[in-house]
Amino acid sequence: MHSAPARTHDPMCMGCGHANPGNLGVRVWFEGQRVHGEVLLDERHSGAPGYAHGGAIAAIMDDLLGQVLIPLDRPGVTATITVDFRGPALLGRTLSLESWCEKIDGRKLHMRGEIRDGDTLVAEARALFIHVDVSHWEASGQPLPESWQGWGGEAQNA
Ligand SMILES: CCCCCCCC/C=C\CCCCCCCC(=O)SCCNC(=O)CCNC(=O)[C@H](O)C(C)(C)COP(=O)(O)OP(=O)(O)OC[C@H]1O[C@@H](n2cnc3c(N)ncnc32)[C@H](O)[C@@H]1OP(=O)(O)O
Repeated sequence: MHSAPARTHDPMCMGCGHANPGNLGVRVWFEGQRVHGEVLLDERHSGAPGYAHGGAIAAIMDDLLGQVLIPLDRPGVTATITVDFRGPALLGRTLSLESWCEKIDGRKLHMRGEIRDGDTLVAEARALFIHVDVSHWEASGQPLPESWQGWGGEAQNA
């Protein structure tokens, strides 16, 4: 069953932000602590005729693995991400997305994710996210999403 997230991400997110006209079109939904989603790339994301740019796939992965922070209920940032490109990422195909948290070690959140085109594995990724307090983002001076209020106040002790 799909559960509604308590938090939502930045509406201007380059990956999934509905208010960002240049977003990559990432759509996600949650099943327990797992993230599922889809994305449909087009010629704006081209790396070679008919094929997606690897950087677009890597950006989708960062967004996808970061989405796991929502069901984990821990704000965090990417410290490292490794993307293995396993198969062709064709433009004009609805690619399916899945991500999850493999291990939590204090503030270190080890995330995994996969992008598939039907049965074909297109890419897989591993990332280390670090749990931070929402005050991490205050330096920009921009207002934070309302739904982030009170999120992760216990970060430094987690
Ligand atoms: C754009 C922001 C989006 C945020 C969204 C949040 C809400 C989520 C909602 C919806 C999800 C949507 C999806 C979003 C997807 C996009 C996510 C991104 O792209 S985030 C932007 C890129 N990343 C940064 O800007 C980090 C920049 N780096 C830092 O700020 C610091 O380096 C930070 C916070 C990562 C760590 O700094 P320290 O001072 O707090 O902590 P120290 O002590 O250095 O590290 C803690 C532990 O982690 C290890 N660690 C840290 N960095 C490491 C690294 N690069 N490799 C290996 N280990 C590392 C350390 O060795 C330490 O381990 P030991 O506790 O000693 O065992």
